Amino acid sequence: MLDLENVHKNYGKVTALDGLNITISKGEIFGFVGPNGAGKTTAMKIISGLLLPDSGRVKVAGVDALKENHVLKEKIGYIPDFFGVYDNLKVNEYMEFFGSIYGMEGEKAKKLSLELLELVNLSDKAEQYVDHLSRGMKQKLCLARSLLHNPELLILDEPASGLDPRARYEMKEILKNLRQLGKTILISSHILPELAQMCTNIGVIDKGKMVMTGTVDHIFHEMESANPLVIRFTRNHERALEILKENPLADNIAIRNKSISITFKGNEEEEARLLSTFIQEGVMVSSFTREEGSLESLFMQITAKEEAEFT
Ligand SMILES: Nc1ncnc2c1ncn2[C@@H]1O[C@H](COP(=O)(O)OP(=O)(O)OP(=O)(O)O)[C@@H](O)[C@H]1O
Repeated sequence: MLDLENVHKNYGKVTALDGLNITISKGEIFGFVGPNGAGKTTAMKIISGLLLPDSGRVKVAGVDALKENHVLKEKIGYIPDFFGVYDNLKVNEYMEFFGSIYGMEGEKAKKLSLELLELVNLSDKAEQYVDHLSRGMKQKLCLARSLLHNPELLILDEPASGLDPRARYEMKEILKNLRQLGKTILISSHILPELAQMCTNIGVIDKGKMVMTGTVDHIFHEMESANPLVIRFTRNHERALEILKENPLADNIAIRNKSISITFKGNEEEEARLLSTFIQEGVMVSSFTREEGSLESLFMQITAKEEAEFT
């Protein structure tokens, strides 16, 4: 459905995209996550045909985005991270106004507008003024509007930011329904847990490059192994240190009071093997736990790795 290959984009001297690759298959809800300034909005504008890259290949729903830019708007529904001001326009009038831009008039436009408002749970707000809606409701209205021309790919820039947990849950259910209707969805955020609840796949972007992609489970596994493993001992501390220094999966060994903290890149099986080595060697372990996960630790590990590769 979507293929970006080696896409570059500079704004003057600022490099926004630095060889970005993205592949999204039909029916995926792809979470695009990265810190502020990583290049998410730039990439989404290029995919939507709102901005041209300096170089690279962009293919969206079979369309070469660089050669047939004008066709993209039919294939894509873009929901930006801001909502304009619509003085004196009611929700149903707003929908019909945007319908008219796509050439829909009269009863047909009214019927479709109501169906889409129903899909995003806004039917009861049809007569309300747009400017009086809450942020979450405006997000949903924007989503309904972007569906008017029946696009194949939906692009949502930071839709969950500023939503309370209940509104986020509702958004997740709406996206699930849209997926069942055959839509492919690209959704961005700078908060990984926010996206993980909604998505089938995740791509992590940093400094204009994709640094990690995979299913939500894969990303969480990677994230967990980025978190320090903290081992507490009651006896034979020295032997524990020797074992850790010999283990190729252990790194960044730090001694804290009666415990040792390490970066351990192994899976659960390898963790169990490490624990059993301690026991066989007479090291008395009183606790063996992963610290709580955070996106920051994942980024730190990924970027630290990149810097090491460069030096
Ligand atoms: N119109 C512009 N002119 C100059 N620099 C820009 C422009 N738009 C973006 N940039 C720069 O390009 C880089 C990528 O910005 P972009 O908005 O794509 O990131 P982002 O991941 O969407 O960030 P955020 O999460 O803060 O919205 C940043 O360094 C930003 O300052």
